[in-house]
Amino acid sequence: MTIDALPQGMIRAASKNGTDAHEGYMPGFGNDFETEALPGALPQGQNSPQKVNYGLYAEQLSGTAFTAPRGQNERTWCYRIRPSVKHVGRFSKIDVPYWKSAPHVLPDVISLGQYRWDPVPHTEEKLTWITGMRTMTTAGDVNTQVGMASHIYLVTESMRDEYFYSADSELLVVPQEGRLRFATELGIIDLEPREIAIIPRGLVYRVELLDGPARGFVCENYGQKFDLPGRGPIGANCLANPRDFKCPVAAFEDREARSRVVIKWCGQFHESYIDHSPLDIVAWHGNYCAYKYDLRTYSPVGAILFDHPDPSIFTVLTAPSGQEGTANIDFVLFRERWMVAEHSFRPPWYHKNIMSEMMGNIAGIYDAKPEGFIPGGTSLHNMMLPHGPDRDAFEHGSTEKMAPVKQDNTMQFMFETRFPQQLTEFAANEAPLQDNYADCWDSLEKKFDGAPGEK
Ligand SMILES: O=C(O)Cc1cc(O)ccc1O
Ligand SMILES: [Fe+2]
Repeated sequence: MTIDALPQGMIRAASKNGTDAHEGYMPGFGNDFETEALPGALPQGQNSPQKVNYGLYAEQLSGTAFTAPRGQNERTWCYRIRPSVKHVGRFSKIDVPYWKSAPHVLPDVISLGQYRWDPVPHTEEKLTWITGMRTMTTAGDVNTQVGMASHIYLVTESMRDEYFYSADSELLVVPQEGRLRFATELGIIDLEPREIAIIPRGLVYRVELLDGPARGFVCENYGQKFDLPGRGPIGANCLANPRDFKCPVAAFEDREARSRVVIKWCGQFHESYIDHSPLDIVAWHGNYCAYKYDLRTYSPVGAILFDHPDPSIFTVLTAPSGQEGTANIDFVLFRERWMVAEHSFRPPWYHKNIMSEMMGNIAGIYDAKPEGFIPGGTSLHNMMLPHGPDRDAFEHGSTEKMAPVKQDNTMQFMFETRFPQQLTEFAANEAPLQDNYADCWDSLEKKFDGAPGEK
């Protein structure tokens, strides 16, 4: 790709082999990366030289408290054309009516229930990453930095001379249709269905539509950052491997144009106007960054003899809550895999869970719900609400031949949180809610054959 094809004239660090810069990602999870889009822009051996090459300003972006333990401490040193204080002006509040934050409990909306939605339909309306965000559920409290929100985005239009950052949250983006480009302060991420991206709290970016219309899911994490789960006895490999996470190389633009910066802060939206692009970091080093991950590289580990393990076996990323083993959010992936368990009911079991499960279908058929949970659709099984396979899945699972079967062409995910999820007005009244979802268990009949005297 030539520099001309880059968004709005961005200049990006060349990749090491000097070929297509858009191979421009660095592998690894939580690495201490370094990257420069101009030779010699990155100071060596110190963070704050008296004068930075090219007349750049040095600035630190802290993603954790200064004193966070070493294994969790994240920060990035940025060398930029102007310091961030020049990328904001005076703020005014703006209304972004469909993007809600917790706490958002509505007297007329009943969140207690098993819910399922068809895909939110695409629209002719002009919608950007900001105006196209539709909050489905909120949990916890954005102000105390616990909990999350789940959203569906519809994007039909690129942001032009418009930038955004969330001071409230890290965003986990799960595209379902269409391709997006995240032109961020730290580099460019192109994203397509079956990939995910993590955009950290405080990072400024612009979202462009590469191939639309685009629809997808977002988990907005108010709490501690997503991390790789411990693998325990699984050992050093499988599940999500660190090298498959890709962090972009530095890219910047030196562009004077009236620009709007939108900031989400304590659940409210603010705008500010400046006269240049804020994407002006020429070089950076550190471990607080945006990254993407291809879900097709996830190596599932499962039951190879009998029974159905807990879905935590499919955790891609986990965001801790402070209570060990009880996540603020687990991001769980159900992808293609072989089902080989003997003398076992292979689909998910019936259960009640203290955690709240928001699921989305990226592609294909989900084994517990052969009908009705379609790609683009979502379902919510809230805290301690019973759920499980529908009748068809139960009948199939309890009669199928116990031969190895490939669960093929399938990809769903779950945002699982320890906090109850509250429905928004949009989820309850505007999104295509399936009123009859709970009927999918109605025809499960009593099969009990243990009446006294009959055996
Ligand atoms: O409810 C669901 O469909 C998600 C789920 C899947 C599984 O394999 C086990 C438990 C679980 O909650
Ligand atoms: Fe479940």
